Amino acid sequence: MFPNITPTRTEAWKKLEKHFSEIKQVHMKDLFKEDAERFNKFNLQFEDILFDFSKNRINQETFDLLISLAKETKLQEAIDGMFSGELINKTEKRAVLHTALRNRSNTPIKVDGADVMPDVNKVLKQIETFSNAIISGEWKGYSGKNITTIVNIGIGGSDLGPVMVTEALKPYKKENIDTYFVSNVDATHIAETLKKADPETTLFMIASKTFTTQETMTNAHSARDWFLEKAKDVDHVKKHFVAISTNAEAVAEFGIDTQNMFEFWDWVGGRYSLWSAIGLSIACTIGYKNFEELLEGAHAMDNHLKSTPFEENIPVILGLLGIWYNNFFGAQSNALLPYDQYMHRFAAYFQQGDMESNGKSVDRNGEPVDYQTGPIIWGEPGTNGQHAFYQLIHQGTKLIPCDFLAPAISYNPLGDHHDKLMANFFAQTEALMNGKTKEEVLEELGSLSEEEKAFLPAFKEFSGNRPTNSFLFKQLTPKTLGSLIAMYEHKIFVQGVIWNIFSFDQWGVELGKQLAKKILPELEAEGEVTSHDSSTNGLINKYKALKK
Ligand SMILES: O=P(O)(O)OC[C@H]1O[C@](O)(CO)[C@@H](O)[C@@H]1O
Repeated sequence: MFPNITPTRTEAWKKLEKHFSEIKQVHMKDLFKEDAERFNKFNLQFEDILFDFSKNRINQETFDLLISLAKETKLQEAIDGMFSGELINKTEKRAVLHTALRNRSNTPIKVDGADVMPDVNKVLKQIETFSNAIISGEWKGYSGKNITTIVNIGIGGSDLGPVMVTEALKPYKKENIDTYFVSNVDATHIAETLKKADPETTLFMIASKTFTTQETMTNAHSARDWFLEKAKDVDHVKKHFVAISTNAEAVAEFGIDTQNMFEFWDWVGGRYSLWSAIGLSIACTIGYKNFEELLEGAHAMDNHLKSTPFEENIPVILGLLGIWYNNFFGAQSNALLPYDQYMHRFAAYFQQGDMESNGKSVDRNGEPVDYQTGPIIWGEPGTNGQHAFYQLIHQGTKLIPCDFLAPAISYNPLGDHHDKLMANFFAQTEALMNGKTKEEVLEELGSLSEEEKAFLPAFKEFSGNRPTNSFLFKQLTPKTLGSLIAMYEHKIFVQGVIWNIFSFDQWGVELGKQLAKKILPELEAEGEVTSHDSSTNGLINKYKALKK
């Protein structure tokens, strides 16, 4: 049975509250001074990834209490439940098995008594055959030319994962294939993309779990119209359109040959789907072998989560540290700061991953929670972020726990760029931890007037004591990226279990969709709209007047 425990009622939570009142004023720099072994105690190595969590506002007691919280909320039972195919997404009566998609050991995983692995392997084989045919040029467009351009049309989980991964793994990109992603229903997105494409050499991947999403279906129809304007014959559609979906009926209705459909299943959540056929654009961009490596990396992290004691379990510790700041220090957000330009969509990807999963305010009994749940996720790659928002992280009134991620080896070993980048990484985490005291500021101000020395320090002081996690890995290979993504996926899971919320549904996105459907005909009809509140009526009517 999946646990259902209110975290705030556990013994560990009560102890953490008491412990928090004792530790909240303690400065990390004193913790480092007191204990020369602090780094050794609070770091873990997973394959090529070093996880340093020593720059957190914790001591051994905090760590032990957080681990007890995970145990008391029966996290291990929850992990076992997810991996074994239990219907843990209760509001949609579904299992949660993105881990099966990358189950490289191929052990049986059952949903409703049937092993899902044969189907998973069948679709992987289909992805392999298809991506090889595209990359090798064996697959031809209607006029006999090779495919050179892929346009993936999808949104949310059917877009963000492939976008993030193809950007992160650009060094592995096949030279003869250019991949674009269209998500927004704003016509600008597709119009600007199609300017770069030629119907004879373009392959569209219509990626939608439901195949009903308004944005995706609108873009798919516009793409089809654009294609047919030149190709003329609808029979050519099958060479230029493939579908990735769980909804075969809607795919056929759209006119895509179901032979060119790549299936996945309702036990794959949209935001956890890049490992499924939704990853087809990834395989066609970087090659199937590299896609497989991505799966390998994720599988290794799955095994780590499943079988590592919590005290050494990276996603568990990461999740617990997040809870420590979110629920005890009152931190509201978590910045993901990759010091790797290729990872520039990493934070955007986990905005959906985390916020759509844990942005919930009722517990598993349907009762409103009286504690904080999912954080706001944000971030940009360093050093761009440094010149934009780090001011607030260093000296603002909000506590923002930050995750720094970086490779030791750059794919672009140009001059001393990488050392400079990394010097900034190390400097930032050090500065956030140590801060700068008034005495240090005064020393720097040596030659200034007494008046300035009295005035300026208040502005130039840094309180420090701002927590960071550091992830330092050898190089951003497909395997390492797979592990990092799975690590954050599991961090989200761990937190959802402890907060006792359902992490795998997303009812909160429905209301806006429903209302947009109702409003659309009103925009197209003649006359004034009066059916809404005065603000919405006013805006709609002004829009109708302006667009005339
Ligand atoms: O793949 P689909 O069905 O088009 O859905 C796209 C996205 O829409 C959502 O349902 C809501 O934004 C996401 O969960 C999902 O990733």
